Amino acid sequence: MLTMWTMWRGCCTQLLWTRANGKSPLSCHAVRRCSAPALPAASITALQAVDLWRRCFEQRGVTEPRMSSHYIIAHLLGAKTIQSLEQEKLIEFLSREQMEQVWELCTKRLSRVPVQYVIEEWDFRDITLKMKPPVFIPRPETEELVELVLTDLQTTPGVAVIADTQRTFIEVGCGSGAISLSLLKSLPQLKAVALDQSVEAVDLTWENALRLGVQDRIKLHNMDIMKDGEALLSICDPAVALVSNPPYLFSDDMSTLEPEIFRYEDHAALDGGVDGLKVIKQILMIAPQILLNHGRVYLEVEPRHPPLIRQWVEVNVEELRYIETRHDITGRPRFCILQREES
Ligand SMILES: C[S@@+](CC[C@H](N)C(=O)[O-])C[C@H]1O[C@@H](n2cnc3c(N)ncnc32)[C@H](O)[C@@H]1O
Repeated sequence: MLTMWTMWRGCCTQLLWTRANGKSPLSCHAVRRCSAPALPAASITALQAVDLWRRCFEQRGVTEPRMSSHYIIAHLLGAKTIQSLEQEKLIEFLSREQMEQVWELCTKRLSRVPVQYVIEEWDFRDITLKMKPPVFIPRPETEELVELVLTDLQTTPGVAVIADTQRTFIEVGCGSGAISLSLLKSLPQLKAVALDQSVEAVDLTWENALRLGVQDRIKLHNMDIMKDGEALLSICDPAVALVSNPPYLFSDDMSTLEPEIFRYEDHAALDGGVDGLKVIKQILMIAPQILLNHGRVYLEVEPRHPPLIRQWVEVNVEELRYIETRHDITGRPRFCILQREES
Protein backbone atom coordinates (compact mmCIF):
# COMPACT_ATOMS: atom_id res chain seq x y z
CA MET A 1 0.00 0.00 0.00
CA LEU A 2 1.52 3.34 -1.06
CA THR A 3 0.53 5.65 1.76
CA MET A 4 1.50 9.29 2.20
CA TRP A 5 3.99 8.14 4.80
CA THR A 6 5.59 5.61 2.46
CA MET A 7 6.04 8.28 -0.16
CA TRP A 8 7.25 10.79 2.39
CA ARG A 9 9.66 8.26 3.80
CA GLY A 10 10.77 7.32 0.30
CA CYS A 11 12.11 10.82 -0.12
CA CYS A 12 13.65 11.26 3.26
CA THR A 13 14.72 8.98 6.00
CA GLN A 14 12.91 9.44 9.23
CA LEU A 15 11.43 12.84 8.85
CA LEU A 16 10.27 13.56 12.31
CA TRP A 17 12.12 11.35 14.69
CA THR A 18 15.48 12.39 13.33
CA ARG A 19 17.53 14.40 15.69
CA ALA A 20 18.92 17.64 14.41
CA ASN A 21 22.19 16.05 13.31
CA GLY A 22 25.27 18.03 14.05
CA LYS A 23 23.35 20.84 15.63
CA SER A 24 23.46 21.65 19.28
CA PRO A 25 20.12 21.38 21.07
CA LEU A 26 20.02 25.14 21.30
CA SER A 27 20.69 25.78 17.66
CA CYS A 28 18.04 23.33 16.52
CA HIS A 29 15.30 25.22 18.31
CA ALA A 30 16.55 28.67 17.54
CA VAL A 31 14.74 28.63 14.22
CA ARG A 32 15.52 31.55 11.98
CA ARG A 33 12.50 33.79 11.60
CA CYS A 34 12.18 34.06 7.85
CA SER A 35 10.02 36.39 5.94
CA ALA A 36 8.05 34.79 3.15
CA PRO A 37 8.71 35.77 -0.46
CA ALA A 38 6.32 38.45 -1.67
CA LEU A 39 3.20 37.33 -3.49
CA PRO A 40 4.00 37.84 -7.20
CA ALA A 41 1.95 40.52 -8.96
CA ALA A 42 1.47 38.30 -12.00
CA SER A 43 -0.08 34.87 -11.79
CA ILE A 44 2.11 31.73 -11.87
CA THR A 45 1.32 28.08 -12.55
CA ALA A 46 1.05 25.36 -9.91
CA LEU A 47 4.37 23.89 -11.09
CA GLN A 48 6.07 27.26 -10.82
CA ALA A 49 4.65 27.69 -7.31
CA VAL A 50 5.90 24.21 -6.32
CA ASP A 51 9.38 25.10 -7.55
CA LEU A 52 9.44 28.58 -6.03
CA TRP A 53 8.44 27.32 -2.59
CA ARG A 54 10.76 24.30 -2.75
CA ARG A 55 13.69 26.62 -3.34
CA CYS A 56 12.51 28.99 -0.64
CA PHE A 57 12.19 26.15 1.92
CA GLU A 58 15.62 24.87 0.89
CA GLN A 59 17.25 28.27 1.30
CA ARG A 60 15.66 28.80 4.70
CA GLY A 61 16.67 25.37 6.02
CA VAL A 62 13.15 23.89 6.25
CA THR A 63 13.35 20.08 6.41
CA GLU A 64 11.95 18.14 3.45
CA PRO A 65 11.62 21.19 1.18
CA ARG A 66 10.46 19.31 -1.89
CA MET A 67 7.84 17.19 -0.17
CA SER A 68 6.56 20.15 1.84
CA SER A 69 5.91 22.23 -1.23
CA HIS A 70 4.43 19.23 -3.09
CA TYR A 71 1.99 18.27 -0.34
CA ILE A 72 0.77 21.79 0.35
CA ILE A 73 0.14 22.71 -3.25
CA ALA A 74 -1.39 19.33 -4.13
CA HIS A 75 -3.69 19.70 -1.12
CA LEU A 76 -4.87 23.13 -2.29
CA LEU A 77 -5.59 21.69 -5.72
CA GLY A 78 -7.72 18.95 -4.17
CA ALA A 79 -5.25 16.08 -4.53
CA LYS A 80 -3.04 14.02 -2.22
CA THR A 81 0.09 14.29 -4.35
CA ILE A 82 1.42 16.38 -7.22
CA GLN A 83 2.02 13.16 -9.17
CA SER A 84 -1.67 12.31 -9.09
CA LEU A 85 -2.64 15.62 -10.74
CA GLU A 86 -3.16 15.90 -14.47
CA GLN A 87 -0.40 17.72 -16.33
CA GLU A 88 -2.93 20.29 -17.58
CA LYS A 89 -3.84 21.30 -14.06
CA LEU A 90 -0.19 21.75 -13.19
CA ILE A 91 0.50 24.18 -16.00
CA GLU A 92 -2.70 26.20 -15.57
CA PHE A 93 -2.28 29.65 -14.01
CA LEU A 94 -3.44 29.80 -10.40
CA SER A 95 -6.25 32.20 -9.55
CA ARG A 96 -5.49 35.10 -7.23
CA GLU A 97 -7.35 33.30 -4.43
CA GLN A 98 -5.35 30.10 -4.98
CA MET A 99 -2.11 32.09 -4.96
CA GLU A 100 -3.07 33.70 -1.64
CA GLN A 101 -3.88 30.27 -0.18
CA VAL A 102 -0.54 28.85 -1.35
CA TRP A 103 1.29 31.77 0.22
CA GLU A 104 -0.63 31.49 3.47
CA LEU A 105 0.02 27.76 3.95
CA CYS A 106 3.61 27.80 2.72
CA THR A 107 4.38 30.71 5.02
CA LYS A 108 3.15 28.56 7.93
CA ARG A 109 5.51 25.79 6.83
CA LEU A 110 8.32 28.34 6.66
CA SER A 111 7.93 28.87 10.38
CA ARG A 112 8.44 25.08 10.78
CA VAL A 113 4.81 24.07 11.37
CA PRO A 114 4.73 20.35 10.37
CA VAL A 115 3.16 19.85 6.96
CA GLN A 116 0.52 17.59 8.55
CA TYR A 117 -0.72 20.50 10.68
CA VAL A 118 -0.51 22.88 7.72
CA ILE A 119 -2.80 20.78 5.53
CA GLU A 120 -4.81 19.63 8.59
CA GLU A 121 -5.00 16.01 7.55
CA TRP A 122 -2.79 12.98 7.00
CA ASP A 123 -3.21 9.42 5.74
CA PHE A 124 -2.57 6.52 8.05
CA ARG A 125 -2.77 3.12 6.35
CA ASP A 126 -6.08 3.27 4.50
CA ILE A 127 -7.72 6.06 6.49
CA THR A 128 -7.42 9.83 6.36
CA LEU A 129 -7.22 11.52 9.74
CA LYS A 130 -7.82 15.12 10.65
CA MET A 131 -4.72 16.64 12.29
CA LYS A 132 -4.70 19.43 14.83
CA PRO A 133 -1.81 20.74 16.93
CA PRO A 134 -0.62 19.77 19.48
CA VAL A 135 -2.02 16.26 19.02
CA PHE A 136 0.74 13.81 18.04
CA ILE A 137 1.13 13.19 14.30
CA PRO A 138 1.05 9.43 13.62
CA ARG A 139 4.38 8.02 12.40
CA PRO A 140 5.04 5.33 9.78
CA GLU A 141 6.29 2.79 12.35
CA THR A 142 2.85 2.84 13.91
CA GLU A 143 1.35 1.62 10.64
CA GLU A 144 3.61 -1.39 11.13
CA LEU A 145 2.36 -1.81 14.71
CA VAL A 146 -1.23 -1.93 13.44
CA GLU A 147 -0.33 -4.53 10.79
CA LEU A 148 1.36 -6.62 13.45
CA VAL A 149 -1.67 -6.45 15.78
CA LEU A 150 -4.09 -7.31 12.98
CA THR A 151 -2.11 -10.35 11.90
CA ASP A 152 -1.46 -11.51 15.44
CA LEU A 153 -5.10 -11.17 16.51
CA GLN A 154 -6.27 -13.15 13.53
CA THR A 155 -3.68 -15.89 13.31
CA THR A 156 -2.26 -16.71 16.74
CA PRO A 157 -3.96 -19.84 18.09
CA GLY A 158 -5.69 -19.03 21.37
CA VAL A 159 -5.59 -15.28 20.77
CA ALA A 160 -7.60 -15.62 17.56
CA VAL A 161 -10.21 -17.66 19.41
CA ILE A 162 -10.77 -15.06 22.11
CA ALA A 163 -10.59 -12.21 19.57
CA ASP A 164 -13.49 -13.89 17.84
CA THR A 165 -15.73 -13.89 20.88
CA GLN A 166 -14.41 -11.17 23.22
CA ARG A 167 -14.13 -8.22 21.00
CA THR A 168 -12.89 -5.32 23.01
CA PHE A 169 -9.39 -3.94 22.82
CA ILE A 170 -7.95 -1.05 24.80
CA GLU A 171 -5.65 1.67 23.57
CA VAL A 172 -3.66 3.81 25.98
CA GLY A 173 -2.75 7.18 24.45
CA CYS A 174 -4.99 7.37 21.37
CA GLY A 175 -3.72 10.74 20.04
CA SER A 176 -5.55 11.41 16.77
CA GLY A 177 -7.09 7.92 16.88
CA ALA A 178 -4.71 6.40 14.30
CA ILE A 179 -4.31 2.97 15.92
CA SER A 180 -7.81 2.41 17.29
CA LEU A 181 -9.66 3.71 14.25
CA SER A 182 -7.46 1.82 11.85
CA LEU A 183 -8.04 -1.44 13.77
CA LEU A 184 -11.80 -0.78 13.91
CA LYS A 185 -11.87 -0.12 10.16
CA SER A 186 -10.03 -3.36 9.40
CA LEU A 187 -11.84 -5.66 11.83
CA PRO A 188 -15.57 -4.84 11.92
CA GLN A 189 -16.22 -7.23 14.81
CA LEU A 190 -13.94 -5.29 17.17
CA LYS A 191 -14.83 -2.63 19.73
CA ALA A 192 -12.41 -0.18 21.31
CA VAL A 193 -11.95 1.59 24.60
CA ALA A 194 -9.43 4.36 24.02
CA LEU A 195 -8.04 6.89 26.44
CA ASP A 196 -5.68 9.81 26.48
CA GLN A 197 -4.50 12.32 29.07
CA SER A 198 -5.06 15.13 26.56
CA VAL A 199 -8.54 16.56 26.00
CA GLU A 200 -7.48 17.74 22.54
CA ALA A 201 -6.48 14.17 21.63
CA VAL A 202 -9.75 12.66 22.87
CA ASP A 203 -11.75 15.29 20.98
CA LEU A 204 -9.75 14.72 17.80
CA THR A 205 -10.14 10.93 18.01
CA TRP A 206 -13.89 11.44 18.38
CA GLU A 207 -13.99 13.78 15.38
CA ASN A 208 -12.02 11.24 13.33
CA ALA A 209 -14.27 8.39 14.52
CA LEU A 210 -17.31 10.34 13.29
CA ARG A 211 -15.66 11.04 9.94
CA LEU A 212 -14.92 7.33 9.53
CA GLY A 213 -18.35 6.21 10.75
CA VAL A 214 -17.03 3.99 13.56
CA GLN A 215 -18.28 6.11 16.48
CA ASP A 216 -20.64 3.36 17.68
CA ARG A 217 -17.73 0.99 18.29
CA ILE A 218 -15.44 3.21 20.31
CA LYS A 219 -15.64 4.52 23.87
CA LEU A 220 -13.33 7.41 24.69
CA HIS A 221 -12.04 8.61 28.03
CA ASN A 222 -9.97 11.61 28.99
CA MET A 223 -7.84 9.80 31.51
CA ASP A 224 -4.28 9.85 32.80
CA ILE A 225 -3.11 6.26 33.16
CA MET A 226 -0.50 7.34 35.71
CA LYS A 227 -3.19 8.66 38.05
CA ASP A 228 -6.44 6.92 37.07
CA GLY A 229 -5.17 3.41 36.36
CA GLU A 230 -7.62 1.89 38.84
CA ALA A 231 -10.54 3.80 37.28
CA LEU A 232 -9.79 2.13 33.95
CA LEU A 233 -10.61 -1.23 35.53
CA SER A 234 -14.11 -0.05 36.34
CA ILE A 235 -14.95 1.34 32.89
CA CYS A 236 -14.14 -1.60 30.66
CA ASP A 237 -14.75 -5.29 30.41
CA PRO A 238 -11.77 -7.63 30.20
CA ALA A 239 -10.12 -7.09 26.85
CA VAL A 240 -8.47 -9.27 24.24
CA ALA A 241 -5.67 -6.78 23.65
CA LEU A 242 -4.04 -3.66 25.01
CA VAL A 243 -2.31 -1.61 22.34
CA SER A 244 -0.15 1.43 22.86
CA ASN A 245 2.33 3.72 21.22
CA PRO A 246 3.14 5.49 24.48
CA PRO A 247 5.49 8.41 25.06
CA TYR A 248 8.84 6.61 25.06
CA LEU A 249 11.64 9.09 24.41
CA PHE A 250 14.31 9.40 27.05
CA SER A 251 13.91 12.87 28.63
CA ASP A 252 17.52 13.71 27.75
CA ASP A 253 16.74 13.26 24.05
CA MET A 254 13.88 15.76 24.04
CA SER A 255 16.18 18.74 23.47
CA THR A 256 17.60 17.18 20.31
CA LEU A 257 14.28 16.96 18.47
CA GLU A 258 13.66 18.85 15.24
CA PRO A 259 11.85 22.20 15.69
CA GLU A 260 8.74 20.79 13.97
CA ILE A 261 8.33 18.33 16.83
CA PHE A 262 9.72 20.30 19.72
CA ARG A 263 7.73 23.45 19.07
CA TYR A 264 4.40 22.09 17.87
CA GLU A 265 3.70 18.62 19.28
CA ASP A 266 2.55 17.90 22.83
CA HIS A 267 5.63 17.02 24.88
CA ALA A 268 3.49 14.69 26.99
CA ALA A 269 3.09 12.56 23.87
CA LEU A 270 6.85 12.17 23.53
CA ASP A 271 8.67 12.34 26.86
CA GLY A 272 8.76 8.95 28.57
CA GLY A 273 10.84 10.09 31.54
CA VAL A 274 14.47 9.42 32.45
CA ASP A 275 14.54 5.92 30.91
CA GLY A 276 11.61 6.40 28.51
CA LEU A 277 9.70 3.74 30.45
CA LYS A 278 7.51 5.80 32.80
CA VAL A 279 4.17 5.20 31.03
CA ILE A 280 5.21 1.79 29.69
CA LYS A 281 5.78 0.41 33.22
CA GLN A 282 2.36 1.68 34.34
CA ILE A 283 0.70 0.04 31.31
CA LEU A 284 2.41 -3.25 32.11
CA MET A 285 1.39 -3.09 35.77
CA ILE A 286 -2.27 -2.60 34.83
CA ALA A 287 -2.37 -5.00 31.87
CA PRO A 288 -2.96 -8.26 33.80
CA GLN A 289 -6.00 -6.71 35.48
CA ILE A 290 -7.70 -5.59 32.28
CA LEU A 291 -6.79 -8.44 29.93
CA LEU A 292 -8.50 -11.78 29.52
CA ASN A 293 -6.36 -14.81 30.07
CA HIS A 294 -4.14 -15.10 26.94
CA GLY A 295 -4.95 -11.49 26.04
CA ARG A 296 -1.97 -9.63 24.63
CA VAL A 297 -0.12 -6.33 25.05
CA TYR A 298 1.31 -4.75 21.90
CA LEU A 299 3.72 -1.85 22.40
CA GLU A 300 5.69 0.42 20.14
CA VAL A 301 8.94 1.31 21.90
CA GLU A 302 12.36 2.87 21.51
CA PRO A 303 14.99 0.46 20.08
CA ARG A 304 16.85 0.32 23.43
CA HIS A 305 13.71 -0.76 25.29
CA PRO A 306 12.88 -4.40 24.44
CA PRO A 307 15.56 -6.08 26.64
CA LEU A 308 14.84 -3.63 29.47
CA ILE A 309 11.11 -4.33 29.28
CA ARG A 310 11.63 -8.09 29.20
CA GLN A 311 13.85 -7.92 32.28
CA TRP A 312 11.56 -5.56 34.17
CA VAL A 313 8.46 -7.65 33.50
CA GLU A 314 10.16 -10.85 34.61
CA VAL A 315 10.91 -9.27 37.97
CA ASN A 316 7.80 -7.13 38.48
CA VAL A 317 4.73 -8.54 36.73
CA GLU A 318 4.05 -12.14 37.52
CA GLU A 319 1.05 -12.62 35.25
CA LEU A 320 2.65 -11.26 32.08
CA ARG A 321 4.92 -13.28 29.85
CA TYR A 322 7.22 -11.55 27.35
CA ILE A 323 6.47 -13.25 24.04
CA GLU A 324 8.70 -11.56 21.49
CA THR A 325 10.33 -8.47 20.02
CA ARG A 326 9.54 -7.48 16.46
CA HIS A 327 11.58 -5.21 14.18
CA ASP A 328 10.45 -2.37 11.93
CA ILE A 329 11.19 -2.30 8.21
CA THR A 330 14.50 -0.59 8.84
CA GLY A 331 15.52 -3.52 11.08
CA ARG A 332 15.29 -1.78 14.46
CA PRO A 333 13.68 -3.61 17.42
CA ARG A 334 10.56 -1.50 17.89
CA PHE A 335 7.63 -3.64 18.99
CA CYS A 336 7.06 -5.79 22.07
CA ILE A 337 4.42 -8.49 22.44
CA LEU A 338 3.47 -9.76 25.90
CA GLN A 339 0.73 -12.11 27.03
CA ARG A 340 -1.33 -12.49 30.15
CA GLU A 341 -1.02 -15.94 31.59
CA GLU A 342 -2.81 -16.95 34.76
CA SER A 343 -0.45 -18.62 37.20
C1 LIG B 1 3.26 8.84 20.98
S1 LIG B 1 1.65 9.47 21.17
C2 LIG B 1 0.70 8.25 20.28
C3 LIG B 1 -0.61 8.74 19.74
C4 LIG B 1 -1.31 7.76 18.79
N1 LIG B 1 -1.63 6.53 19.45
C5 LIG B 1 -0.43 7.48 17.59
O1 LIG B 1 0.20 6.43 17.54
O2 LIG B 1 -0.40 8.33 16.69
C6 LIG B 1 1.32 9.09 22.87
C7 LIG B 1 -0.04 9.49 23.36
O3 LIG B 1 -0.15 9.09 24.73
C8 LIG B 1 -0.79 10.10 25.46
N2 LIG B 1 -0.35 9.98 26.86
C9 LIG B 1 0.84 10.35 27.38
N3 LIG B 1 0.88 10.11 28.71
C10 LIG B 1 -0.33 9.58 29.03
C11 LIG B 1 -0.92 9.15 30.25
N4 LIG B 1 -0.25 9.21 31.39
N5 LIG B 1 -2.18 8.68 30.23
C12 LIG B 1 -2.87 8.62 29.07
N6 LIG B 1 -2.38 9.03 27.88
C13 LIG B 1 -1.11 9.49 27.85
C14 LIG B 1 -0.36 11.40 24.80
O4 LIG B 1 -1.26 12.44 25.08
C15 LIG B 1 -0.32 10.99 23.33
O5 LIG B 1 -1.53 11.25 22.69
